[in-house]
Amino acid sequence: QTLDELIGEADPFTTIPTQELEKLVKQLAPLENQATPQQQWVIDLLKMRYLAITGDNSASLQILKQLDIPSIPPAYRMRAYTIAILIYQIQNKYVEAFKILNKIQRLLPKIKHPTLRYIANSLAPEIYSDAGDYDKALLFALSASKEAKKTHNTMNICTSLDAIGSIYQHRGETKKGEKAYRRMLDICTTTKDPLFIGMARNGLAASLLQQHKYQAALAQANKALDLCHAANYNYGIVLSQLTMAQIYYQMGNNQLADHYLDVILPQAKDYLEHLQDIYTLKKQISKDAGNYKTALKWLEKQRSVEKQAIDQKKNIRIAQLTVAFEVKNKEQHIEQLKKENQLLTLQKKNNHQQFIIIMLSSVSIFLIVLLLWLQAHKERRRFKRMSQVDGLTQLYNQAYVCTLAETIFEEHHRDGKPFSVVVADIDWFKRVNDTYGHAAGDKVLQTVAKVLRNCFGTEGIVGRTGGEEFTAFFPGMSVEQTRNLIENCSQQLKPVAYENHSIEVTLSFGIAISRGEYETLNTLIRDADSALYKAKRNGRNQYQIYHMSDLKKAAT
Ligand SMILES: Nc1nc2c(ncn2[C@@H]2O[C@H](COP(=O)(O)OP(=O)(O)OP(=O)(O)O)[C@@H](O)[C@H]2O)c(=O)[nH]1
Repeated sequence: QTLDELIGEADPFTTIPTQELEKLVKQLAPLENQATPQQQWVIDLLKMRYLAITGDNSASLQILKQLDIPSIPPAYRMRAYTIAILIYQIQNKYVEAFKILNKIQRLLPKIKHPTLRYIANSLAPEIYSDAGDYDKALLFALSASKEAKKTHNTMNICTSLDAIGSIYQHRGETKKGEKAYRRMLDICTTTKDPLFIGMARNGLAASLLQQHKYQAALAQANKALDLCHAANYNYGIVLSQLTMAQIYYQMGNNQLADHYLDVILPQAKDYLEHLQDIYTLKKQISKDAGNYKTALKWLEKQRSVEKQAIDQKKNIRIAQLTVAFEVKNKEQHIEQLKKENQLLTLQKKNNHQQFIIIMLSSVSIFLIVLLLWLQAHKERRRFKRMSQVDGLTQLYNQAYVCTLAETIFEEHHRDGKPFSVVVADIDWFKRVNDTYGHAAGDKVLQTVAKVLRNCFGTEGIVGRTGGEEFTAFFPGMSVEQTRNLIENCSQQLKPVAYENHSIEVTLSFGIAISRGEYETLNTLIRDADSALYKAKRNGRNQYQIYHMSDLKKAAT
């Protein structure tokens, strides 16, 4: 058979019969070096149980060390624990046993395999019974019985009921014990297995004896004896005859009772619990017969066994408490670590929140500052514009337009290029104010400003330089071009509609042009003003060009 076939046949999570197990282990031994890790775990578990059965406990526990690793799947670890705990029980190493039991209970929620779940649950009742903690033992025995039902295996169910019956008996709850054994009997009768039926009848006999139902108890004990003989089950044989001895003693038949005790005495050496009962009964019988010397001998034997049993129970109980204490300490430590961890996470969260708050505040502050800056910037621009522009006409004011013009004039003067200045003045403006009111005058000013901006704005720069006076500067423009521009502008000037009136508006212009001969802009403006004056004198609504010869004429 190949390795795969052999592994396929073996279910390491159930209790494989000893002979089958031995064969399997021997067949697998030469193939072990070809095994995958998963196959190796199966082989290890089979070997572990085989070694335990054959008495090589230390080799078996050596394998436990290889399997007790968190990376190995829970079912494999669990099976290893269930084998190890039995070894520790046999070795009387109860501290180790309780430690393993603790591991089993922690791992149990991860186990799905029904038989393995049953096995894991069935170990606790026995070990707690050993420690004399029958309350805990009963609790686990009841849950083991539930798990046993899920396996649908009669033997598992019977074993679990046997444990329950025995615990009830130890607790003195004989009626409940009887009930458990009767159920056990019902179920195991179908298997026809004499061992199980024998043990069920043994249990039943003991619980009936405790209830003083001697005849019924005797009948069960007799049947149990036959069945245990048939199964070649020594423990059962001793137990049934011990029960019979106890029944006969209770019935007053000391002779028969003594007979049964003598029969089982040589076979009972390994069973401390039975020995104790045998010695007690032997002592009673001797005492009843008035044979006090012999009674004393049995009493001594009884005391010695009792002491052994008490010591054993005490040690086991101490082991149980020690492990419970260690586990609790460990749990508290883990709990404390968890709390510290939580605190750390909380702190981290807090830091994170603080960081976010700081970030948000910084962004908010930045936005507020930005907003304030933008507002201030806008305000500055407004003030700047206010300082540059005339509020009524939206043309440049005198100061600003002259500053601008000055710069341009400087360049043109330097290069000897033409530069013309035009001063425009509304004719008879005072009359407009006087006739139609100041508001009408304002409207006329705005209309004129708009026309001038349209005509002059594209060619040069224009500003309001007096009440009803405007000045335009044209870099690089000839006399002819300036004249054309003014004529075009005059044509665009239409009467201004104000309320029901149509106000006629005309302009007078004075022009002065420099072709490099003017040293300053002011003199050029002054000459343009002179030309304007001339236009006014000549009847208005016209332009006049300033000529140097005019100046000379004026001088003469
Ligand atoms: N409505 C209005 N009138 C203004 C403003 N600034 C100056 N004025 C008026 O403009 C008029 C200028 O009148 P004058 O200097 O006598 O000149 P004019 O009446 O136009 O006569 P000529 O220039 O000789 O044609 C004055 O009555 C000022 O009060 C203004 O901003 N709005």
